[in-house]
This record gives sequence, C-alpha cells and structure tokens, in this order.
Amino acid sequence: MYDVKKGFEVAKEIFAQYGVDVEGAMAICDSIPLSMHCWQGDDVGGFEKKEGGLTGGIQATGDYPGKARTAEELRADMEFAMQYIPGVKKVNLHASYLEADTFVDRNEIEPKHFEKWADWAVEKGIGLDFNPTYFSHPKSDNGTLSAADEDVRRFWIEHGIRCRRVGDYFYQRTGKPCVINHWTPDGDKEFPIDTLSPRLRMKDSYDQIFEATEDVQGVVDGIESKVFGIGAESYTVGSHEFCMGYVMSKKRDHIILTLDTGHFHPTEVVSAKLGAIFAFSDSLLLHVSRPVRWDSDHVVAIDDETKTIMEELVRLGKLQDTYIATDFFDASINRIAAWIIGLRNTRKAMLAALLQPVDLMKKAEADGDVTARLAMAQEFRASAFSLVWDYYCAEKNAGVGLDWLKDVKGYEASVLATR
Ligand SMILES: C[C@H](O)[C@H](O)[C@@H](O)C(=O)CO
Ligand SMILES: [Mn+2]
Repeated sequence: MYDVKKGFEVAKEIFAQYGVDVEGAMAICDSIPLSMHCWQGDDVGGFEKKEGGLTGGIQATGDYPGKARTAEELRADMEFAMQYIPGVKKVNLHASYLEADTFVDRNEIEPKHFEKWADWAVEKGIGLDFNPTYFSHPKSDNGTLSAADEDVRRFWIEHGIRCRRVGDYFYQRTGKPCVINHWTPDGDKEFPIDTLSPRLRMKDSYDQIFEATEDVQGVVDGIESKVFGIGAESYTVGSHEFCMGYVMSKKRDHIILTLDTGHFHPTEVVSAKLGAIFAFSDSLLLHVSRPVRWDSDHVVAIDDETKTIMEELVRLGKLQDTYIATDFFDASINRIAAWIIGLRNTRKAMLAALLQPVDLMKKAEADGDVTARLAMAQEFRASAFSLVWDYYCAEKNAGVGLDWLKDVKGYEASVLATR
C-alpha cells in the first residue's frame, strides 16, 4: 500500500493552484445519497411466491453462481457490498421484493409486506426508495397503465396507488423521503395505427394514482421514459416526450422526470439533456446505468458519459437537487462486485466533478476566453482526483483501490458458493 495521506497532500497542493477546496468537495460528495438498487442482487427476480421469468423487454444475461434467493440473503449481500461504497446510501426496492408467507398479488401489496425491509433500514439508518413492478406478471403482457382492457388497467392503477402508500410508510419509518420510480414497459413490436389512445389511457392512469393518494407524504415520484424494449421495438407508450409532457404539465413538486442513461437512442446522451430539463423543473431522478448498443444495463463505468453527467450537475449547481439511483443488472459476474464497481464509479465520477474549478471555467466563458475554457475543461478530465478518492475511501474505511476485491472473493467462497 502506498502512502495515501502523502498522495492526498500532493493532490491538495495541485488543486490549491486552481482554488479548489478539496475537503469541501469531499464533504459534498459524501453527503449526496446514492440509491443502491436491490435488483442487481438476484437478476430482477424478486421474492413473490409465483412462477414466471423476467418480462417487460429487459434482460439480465449470465448465470454467475451465488445469487440471493431470499430477502435475508439479499440484505446480507447488500450490507456486505455497502461496506465498500463510501458516502450516504439508500436502498431502492421493487414491489416484487415483498415478504409474505403466501402469494400476494400486485394489487394487494401493503406496507406490512415490507416491514422487514423497513426494520432493517431503520437499524442501518438508511432511507428506502421504491418502484412499482409493472412487469413480470401475466397481466402485463398487453399493457399496464395504458391497457385497453379496463380490468387490467384498473389492476395496475391499484398497484400504483398501493406503491405510493408503501412509499409513505417508508417515509414514516425512516424519516427520509422515499423516491418512487414509475416505469412501465407498455409498447408494441410493430407500429400501432392508434398511437394516441394508449397515451391518453396512461395519462389518465397516472392522474388516478396521484388523485387517489393526495394524502401521501414524503414521496417523490419519478416518471421514467424509454426509447424501446425487447419485443416492443417500434412503439413505447411512455416515450420521452410523453413522460416529459406529463411531468411538465402537472406542475407538482413531487412529480419529476426520471432520466435513465440507457433509455435513449445510442447517440443521445443524458448529460446533454440536463440543462434543458432544469430550465423547467427544480429536480430530477437519474438512473445511472451503462448501455452498450442498447439498454443492456451493464455495470456503471467511470466512462465519459458518467463523468460528464456529474460535471454537468456540478456546473449547473444541481447536484443536491438530483436524486441519483443506480440501475443495472449483470448476472455474468459476481453480483456483489457489480454493485461495488458500479456505485464506486458513480461516486468517483461525482468527486472528480466536484474537484474542478467551476468558477474559473465560468469566468473564462463569461470573458469570452473560449481557449482557456477548453484548456481547463480538458485538464480536469484527467486530474489527480484518484489520489483524493483513495484518501476519501481510506477515511471512510471503504477500502483503498482494489482492497475490496479479495474480501469479495472471500465472501464468494464462504457464502455465495454454498447457495
Ligand atoms: C428494474 C427497473 O425497474 C428497470 O430497470 C427500470 O428502471 C428500467 O430502467 C427499465 O429499462
Ligand atoms: Mn431505469
């Protein structure tokens, strides 16, 4: 192990030349909650007592051994991973991760089915986020909130209503706001003749969900768009235009847009959308993922787009107004390592962005010095941020560099291999 403190002192000197407050950047970075998605731990399986695989046009590929089979195992795995993820964390649950002795259908879920999750979160001092599960169900094959069949649509509206009540329960139990992400897979393999009616039905469904739960407190609702899903390539009811239109037309503080980095055309980037969204909205839910040619939900990388998103949020002064959640599911590698790599990368990109002299860059721009603007932006793409990152991880006891890897291998041999 190298002298982490010495490296940190050198980095501080480097950043001081540009007036960057390194300690301040670390403190901000540490305070921003990252919502850790539970579904990486079991390939989006969930714990409902029912048969049937993953549907909705998403896929977890790979069959790496050791996935969590019960909620207890999942909590243990998440706890293990969390040790190596510095900073404030929340846990993001799907409705399908309920705990009950018998099968509970989606239109019957209640807070009591999530009591053990809430007990655990309270014990750990973390907040809980939530997601209605509008997929992997026989009634989701021909649409959910946009279904033409009124009984089916009613079923899913009831699910949405019940999920907001679970969100209220999480808020009451943890004292921290619950961010609910509403994503529906509704779409068509071919081009429909009538592209409007399903959208009007979905709009009405969301209205009904929110109207029936006006009394709910401490819940923020993200509406997540998508460009396409597998098997629904030609038409998506909840497209970007639909979701953005819905959110903007509602003008309700708790209804915000969710931008998932995997949900756009391959040449479109979320980082380029942020400034425009914040011109009309005070807040946003971000799903950080890594699309490889499609919404493949690879583990978040410390790549250009992740870094650019964080830079943009810092430069806009909107980091604190953005709810940041991870969303990927890779079944081809150790699932705990997937969490650690993905969430560490998300946090690391955030720290790198916070360690930039934004005021100097803004001044160069305001002065019309576009040469200095480019020079500075490029210089800080590859700064000494990793020395600060190592120190931050050491301070938080989260493992420096690859320290965590041998521990994960140990957990794999002693725990995962027995499953
Ligand atoms: C499992 C999640 O609900 C899902 O990943 C959703 O957020 C999404 O992004 C679907 O593509
Ligand atoms: Mn998502």
